[in-house]
Amino acid sequence: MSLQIQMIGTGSAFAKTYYNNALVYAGGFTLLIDCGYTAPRALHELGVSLDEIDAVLISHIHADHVGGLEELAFRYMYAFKRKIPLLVSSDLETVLWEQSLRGGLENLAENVTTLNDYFDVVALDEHTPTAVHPGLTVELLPADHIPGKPCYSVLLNGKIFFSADTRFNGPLLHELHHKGCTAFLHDCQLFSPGLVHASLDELLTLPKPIQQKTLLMHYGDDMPQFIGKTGDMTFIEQFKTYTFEA
Ligand SMILES: O=c1ccn([C@@H]2O[C@H](COP(=O)(O)O)[C@@H](O)[C@H]2O)c(=O)[nH]1
Ligand SMILES: [Zn+2]
Ligand SMILES: [Zn+2]
Repeated sequence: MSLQIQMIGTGSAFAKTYYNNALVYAGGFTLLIDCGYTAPRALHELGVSLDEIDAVLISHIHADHVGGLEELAFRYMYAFKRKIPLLVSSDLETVLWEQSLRGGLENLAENVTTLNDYFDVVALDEHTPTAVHPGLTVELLPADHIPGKPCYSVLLNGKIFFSADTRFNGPLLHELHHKGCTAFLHDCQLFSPGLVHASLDELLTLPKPIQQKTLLMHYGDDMPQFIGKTGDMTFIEQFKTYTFEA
């Protein structure tokens, strides 16, 4: 089985030359991982209509990961007149509505008051592989991003690690490598210290076999200055489709 990943954006939260987030294509099914404030524009540039997406998965509630959900919700409700599945950790479901989306989406006059009014919410438990389509399972792995705020990396088909936003966690990457992970798509802050992200310096401490499987994402506008300085790791390219055995 293979799946394709297309970064609709490879940039960090404040990048201006790159967008954010990713599409996963698996056997005719299209999963959007995160829907930040740049996602609707990036999808438009790619010629991907919002109603071609079969489900959206949310890692955490920073705006570069959820800022496009209001548009997605409104377009599905009023233009497409159906709900899209929203895959989200059970401990993020209430947080996502109460602390992020409710201000723009609540409509008391029409009795639209919950996340479920817009989305088919699929609550995921961490460390629990869940089949979202034949040939595509997702597993949420808790990520160490902002203290006290839930955030999740995603393991696709038990083989492809998509970090979303996380600080460096060497033991986890080693464990996944030994379990047969074939690719690591990892956020990378180019300058140290990484603070709330893995820094390039930290990622460079990984052994060569892991680096060779690592594609760097969520990078700043200064990425071109770092080409050739990433060891055996490669910068993943925005809009390019990559195929992985998974
Ligand atoms: O405690 C914090 C919180 C935020 N930051 C900065 O904000 C951005 C948030 O966007 P991400 O989605 O996490 O990229 C983060 O990159 C930091 O630059 C912080 O440093 N510390
Ligand atoms: Zn981010
Ligand atoms: Zn974040």
